[in-house]
Amino acid sequence: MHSKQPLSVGIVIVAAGRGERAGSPEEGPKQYRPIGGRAVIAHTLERFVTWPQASKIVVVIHRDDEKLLRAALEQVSGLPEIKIAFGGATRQQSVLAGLRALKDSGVTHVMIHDAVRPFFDHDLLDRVAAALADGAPAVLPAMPVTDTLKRGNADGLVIDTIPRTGLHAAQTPQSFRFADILDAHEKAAANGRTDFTDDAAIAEWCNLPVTLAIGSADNVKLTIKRDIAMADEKLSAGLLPDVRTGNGYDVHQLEPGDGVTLCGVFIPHDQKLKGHSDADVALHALTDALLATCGAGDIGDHFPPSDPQWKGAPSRIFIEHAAKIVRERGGTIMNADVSLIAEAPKVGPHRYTMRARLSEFLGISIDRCSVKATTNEKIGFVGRREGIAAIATATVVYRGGKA
Ligand SMILES: Nc1ccn([C@@H]2O[C@H](COP(=O)(O)OP(=O)(O)OP(=O)(O)O)[C@@H](O)[C@H]2O)c(=O)n1
Ligand SMILES: C[C@](O)(CO)[C@H](O)COP(=O)(O)O
Repeated sequence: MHSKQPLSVGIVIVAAGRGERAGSPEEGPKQYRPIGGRAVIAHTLERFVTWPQASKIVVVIHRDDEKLLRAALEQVSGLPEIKIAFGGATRQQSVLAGLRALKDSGVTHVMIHDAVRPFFDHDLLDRVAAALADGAPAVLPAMPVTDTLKRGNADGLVIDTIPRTGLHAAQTPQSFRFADILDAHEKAAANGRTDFTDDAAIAEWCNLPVTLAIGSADNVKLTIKRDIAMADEKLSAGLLPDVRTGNGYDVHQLEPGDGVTLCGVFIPHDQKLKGHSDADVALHALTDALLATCGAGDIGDHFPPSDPQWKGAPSRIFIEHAAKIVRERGGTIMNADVSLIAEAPKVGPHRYTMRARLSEFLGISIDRCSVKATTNEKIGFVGRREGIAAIATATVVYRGGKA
């Protein structure tokens, strides 16, 4: 009989995989794809963050995914400090990187979880933690297999029926005494063993007894594209439409010159706009409006005026970057509206071309792009032809809303 042990539980969330079986690489790794309006990993993290027994959390990511993770972290409320480690080519290597990152943290136990299992609940964590507190060195949440199991051959013929009695489908978080599993993983790596598909198997290889805990039917691993679509449908049911509006404002001074660029269109004129880039005041205002729909800061955060690389840069770079950020966060741009406040040159003759350029930069139809202009009735700095101002509004719908 084991006595109850006080636990300090570290969490390792592995998220360094490439999700090849989920296909559609252009949509990015599956752990960052949106389900119910937020990245898969944001749901996973939130469930651990709100579990009172979780102490240190390490997320193991691929080196290419830092930006994706940062964006996902913004979608988690009440986030404590998270440690980030870089994973390896196999899940086993990624877990080891996560365990090493926890080495000096003082945790007594660790739960190792797939980022792509966002549907576990606190009851499951409590069951697993209770088994650890009872003294089990290794605990595996699992579900008894319910389908009949067949072995097939290369010709697609069944060659055997496997009795399912005693068989379980392994889930995560697989949980361990920290020192034991770190040691087991280090030994496996030192012995050149790279073939373990889960951590319980490494514990078994080291002769650690692994205790079964009841898993959860909801705790599925999102593996193929259809799993992600189904998860999205499940979480999106009953959500509010997440329509967000952002605005932006910009002014640039006029000085003698040969023309101005507005909404990406060059208009010959006896003045030019002064600025570090091409000074396209309209695109700058619209860039801010887009960034504002997802709390992504402003144009200066992304393209500091002090940075020489943006000297004379065409402002389409800025707006296309903002549109990419919006899309990466699950947004669909529904409308872009720019008002120019200028005494001259006349905007009217160029309005259609400007709308066409916006449509091209944002990847949306031209009827969703609006350009308007007004003079300032000859008063103020605009009226004195000292500058041109622009106000912009962007409307973006994000997938499934929860305020
Ligand atoms: N080198 C790897 C491989 C996998 N994982 C993580 O392990 C979990 C379970 O793996 P799996 O579903 O197989 O994910 P992928 O390896 O990304 O998928 P695939 O095998 O289809 O490429 C995922 O959270 C995945 O990100 C990891 O951290 N490092
Ligand atoms: C650890 C695991 O989730 C247990 O079912 C699973 O083995 C990981 O998935 P993979 O497809 O083997 O990487």
